[in-house]
Amino acid sequence: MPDHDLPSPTLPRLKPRAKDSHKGSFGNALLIGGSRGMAGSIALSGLAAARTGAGLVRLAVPDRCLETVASFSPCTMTIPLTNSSAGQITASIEELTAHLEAANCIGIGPGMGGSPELQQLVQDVLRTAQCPVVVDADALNNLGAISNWRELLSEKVVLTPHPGEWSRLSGMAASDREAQVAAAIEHAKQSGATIVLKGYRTLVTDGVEAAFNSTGTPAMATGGSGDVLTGIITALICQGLSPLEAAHLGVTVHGLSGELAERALSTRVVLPPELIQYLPLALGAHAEQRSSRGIGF
Ligand SMILES: NC(=O)C1=CN([C@@H]2O[C@H](COP(=O)(O)OP(=O)(O)OC[C@H]3O[C@@H](n4cnc5c(N)ncnc54)[C@H](OP(=O)(O)O)[C@@H]3O)[C@@H](O)[C@H]2O)[C@@H](O)CC1
Ligand SMILES: Nc1ncnc2c1ncn2[C@@H]1O[C@H](COP(=O)(O)OP(=O)(O)O)[C@@H](O)[C@H]1O
Ligand SMILES: [Mg+2]
Repeated sequence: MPDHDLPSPTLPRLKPRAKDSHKGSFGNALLIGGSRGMAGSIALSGLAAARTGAGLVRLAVPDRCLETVASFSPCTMTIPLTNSSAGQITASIEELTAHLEAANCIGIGPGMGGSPELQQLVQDVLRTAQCPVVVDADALNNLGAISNWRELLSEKVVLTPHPGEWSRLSGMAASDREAQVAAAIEHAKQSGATIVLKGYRTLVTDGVEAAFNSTGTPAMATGGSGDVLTGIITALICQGLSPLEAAHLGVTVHGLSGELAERALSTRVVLPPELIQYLPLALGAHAEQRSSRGIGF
């Protein structure tokens, strides 16, 4: 496994919910993505965000996919965006401004597809948003198509690439894990962004601290597992964790949830809705392990 010489961050935990808290206490999550044929991915991110405890979850999706996305869960709200005849978002930033202002964290990219309009939208969201932004999947690919994409990174940005996405952004081959890890740490150092380089032993770093995840299972190697992670990290930021803390805790409980589901269901593959179903147990197990051992995983 590649190495790094940065100190490990302390694994954070969510504070118990105050008795007098209300949905507004746990943040507004705004998830932008989806397209005709990939409505499921943004719905998975949304349900994962709700299950992780965001107070309100809104999914901004192509108008054409709204009913489909809404039908997956009664727990999330939907915002219709102008779309192409092929069912991809073509909206400009003005359609989203009020929603960006109301959000405590934005997740963008799952199932979004790629186009010049989407490259512009991803760029504009990163320039306009005052809150943290989790950039995943096709938002990473749209970002990579912008020549000055590095200038759009800052402390409020979390990138969650898998090795294929990171090869498009960094230029480092997906097969060269060592070079990919080094590039992720370097990009995080230069920009202050948090980078989650996914895979077996996911790397989480902000360029100052770094950790390799030790939870997870090959049963999670199925389409949609990463879309769930986007929702988890977005919801943890909504509940007051910093981008690095949310990425670190999010990656840990995501993997733990996969392990718990694999064991409980005696299955070779954990489907994304099952991953979401076991999130409360994973969050609870994390809290118990911390309090009984006084340490993180
Ligand atoms: N239900 C839905 O609606 C779902 C919708 N989804 C949506 O689909 C969209 C496209 O996303 P995507 O990740 O499937 O395609 P893409 O970016 O071309 O990456 C593939 C390339 O990367 C490589 N690669 C990947 N992982 C790697 C690894 N660990 N280690 C090494 N290589 C790795 C891989 O390599 P290969 O498999 O060829 O070895 C290949 O070259 C996106 O919007 C997403 O949200 C999905 O979430 C599924 C559920
Ligand atoms: N063998 C594995 N061990 C641990 N985690 C895995 C394994 N395979 C996949 N995962 C996790 O599943 C997720 C896959 O993300 P991604 O490739 O973006 O999926 P998708 O885009 O289909 O939702 C990552 O968080 C990754 O770490
Ligand atoms: Mg993905």
